[in-house]
Amino acid sequence: FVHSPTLISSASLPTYSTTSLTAASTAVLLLSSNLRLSDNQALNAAVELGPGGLSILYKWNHNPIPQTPSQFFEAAAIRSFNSSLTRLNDQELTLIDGNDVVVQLERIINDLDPTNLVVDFQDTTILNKVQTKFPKLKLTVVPSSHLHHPSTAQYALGRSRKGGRILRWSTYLSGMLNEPIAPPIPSPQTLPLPIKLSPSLTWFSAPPLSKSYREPEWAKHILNVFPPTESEALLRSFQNPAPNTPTTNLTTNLGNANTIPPSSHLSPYLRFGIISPPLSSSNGVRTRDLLWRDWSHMCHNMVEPLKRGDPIVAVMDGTCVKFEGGTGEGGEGGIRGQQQQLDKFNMWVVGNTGSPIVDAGMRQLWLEGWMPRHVRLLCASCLVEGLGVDWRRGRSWFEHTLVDYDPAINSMMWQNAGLVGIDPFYTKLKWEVEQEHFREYVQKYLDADLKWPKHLSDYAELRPDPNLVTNAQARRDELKNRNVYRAAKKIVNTGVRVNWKNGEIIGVGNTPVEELDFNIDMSASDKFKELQSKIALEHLDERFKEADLDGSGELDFEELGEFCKKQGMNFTNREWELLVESLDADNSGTVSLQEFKQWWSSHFYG
Ligand SMILES: Cc1cc2nc3c(=O)[nH]c(=O)nc-3n(C[C@H](O)[C@H](O)[C@H](O)COP(=O)(O)OP(=O)(O)OC[C@H]3O[C@@H](n4cnc5c(N)ncnc54)[C@H](O)[C@@H]3O)c2cc1C
Repeated sequence: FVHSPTLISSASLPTYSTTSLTAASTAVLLLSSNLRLSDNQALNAAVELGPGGLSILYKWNHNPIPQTPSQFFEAAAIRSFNSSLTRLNDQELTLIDGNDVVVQLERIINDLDPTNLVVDFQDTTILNKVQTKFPKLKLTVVPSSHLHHPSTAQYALGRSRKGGRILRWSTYLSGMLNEPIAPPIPSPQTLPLPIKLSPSLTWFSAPPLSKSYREPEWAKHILNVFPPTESEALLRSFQNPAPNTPTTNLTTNLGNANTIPPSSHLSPYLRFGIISPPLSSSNGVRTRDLLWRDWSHMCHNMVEPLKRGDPIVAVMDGTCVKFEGGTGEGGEGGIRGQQQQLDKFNMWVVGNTGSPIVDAGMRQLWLEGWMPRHVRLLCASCLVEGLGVDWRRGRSWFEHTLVDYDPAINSMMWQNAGLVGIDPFYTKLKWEVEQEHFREYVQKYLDADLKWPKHLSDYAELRPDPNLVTNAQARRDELKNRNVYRAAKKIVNTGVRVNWKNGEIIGVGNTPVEELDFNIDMSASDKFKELQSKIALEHLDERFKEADLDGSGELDFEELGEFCKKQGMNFTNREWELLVESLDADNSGTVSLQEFKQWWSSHFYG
């Protein structure tokens, strides 16, 4: 099922009407992003709907004092946008606490009694509550953060014959690439007069706007690299070195895996709406990259597991992150296992893994709050595939350090890296080798002088694990043998089937979740564990003798079958194949006592 382009185009316009306006109509505009004057549909709608007066609010979602690069960037962008507004008819932004929007909006609406409320986000919980409380207030929703109006996206999704919809990046991309992009609209030349809030609502002079507020030195450095102004964003979009050329291979995100592809460096600007996606696109930024943004946001908003931060295909979770084995003290879940994970993770964080490109990328992240996409992919892949660390740790670190941190994009990309996401295809990424084209980049960041917090500085002094790089291929082979890549490829090819009402995952392609064939290996490993649990290690010699019915000293497969039956175990054909494969390690056609004992002490994933 492919969408009808005409259907999409008509839906992509913001819907509000100015027919019932009088000169006295006033408006409150609540922004959650879109910190810009040009091509700002929400701002333009509010200007039209509030000729009698306008008040502009911004939803600040954090503690009063910013903590992370993206929060500092957002705060600086707020100040810069505020100065632009002040130049236009003395308008000013008012910050409201994003954790308490409904209560604060109620106070403001009671205070100002506006005719219209215009918002740039679609949080129905908040909007329904406000509309119920103020039924006469005209509510206008103008989402202005995307390349295409969010309502267009679902037309480009596959519809499953077994019910539900299919989320598949390549289908979405090929549908949306043909979609005409709304032409950017110019900045308003003037704004209606401000309607001022009563001074009793004093919380609103929050620190990001207060005069005494100053960034720490490290944040200043990041803001020098990414000056948060509209003019800087425009300049970057024009100077973008990756012009919007038609893409021949629609689905690959990797380009040439050996080079760092040119990029616009616009992500923090797009994140907080300092430039609009349609304007960036018309200035030459690649449409397919901007569609990745729309796609991540759409999936995040519509699919429950993504919103909760859970893996998309839960059945794969743990298949590629648990290398250490066992839940005993030394295993993954045990105390020593956890410490090992933490040590490996910290070595990755400080750029001390031994892989030059990964280490350079991680150091750039700490210094500038940013990395090129290709290097992000390599770093993520190294953490998950190479170090065997849980993808969630990487996600949290990026949340803490990225200047363009976006919960929807970051979460989706990390789920993909953990091979539990919607587009989990990372097999071309050779993070272990230093590429010729990376040399200059690598040198620049490996030579940079970095200051780490105390709990990390020791890790920066340690010697990296010499085996990480040399074992890279062995790690990959291990995952390959466990069919992890096959399962990931299947998801990429067939897409993920979701129940459209609440976005729960109901299958992969047309296969229901419970019948997924990569499930087999998981259920087999559960059964192997059960079989193991039936015989204590000290009784293995005795049991082997009993199973060896002809006394030959080896078990043939018939004897093995009888033995399993006696233990109350039933295996499907595929599970039996896997059992024999794993027991008969030397492939001789029989199982020796040594193989029998070895099998009982091995660990099965699942
Ligand atoms: C593990 C991981 C985590 C990431 N976390 C974030 C994040 O928190 N915030 C973020 O904006 N990007 C994130 N990305 C996506 C991507 O790496 C950055 O958007 C890109 O590197 C920014 O550089 P640029 O502005 O020069 O992008 P360009 O390559 O010039 O692309 C233009 C714009 O398209 C969008 N875009 C590009 N690639 C993607 C993508 N894969 N997914 C969604 N949007 C995309 C961005 O807004 C970007 O600014 C992540 C990627 C990975 C692998």
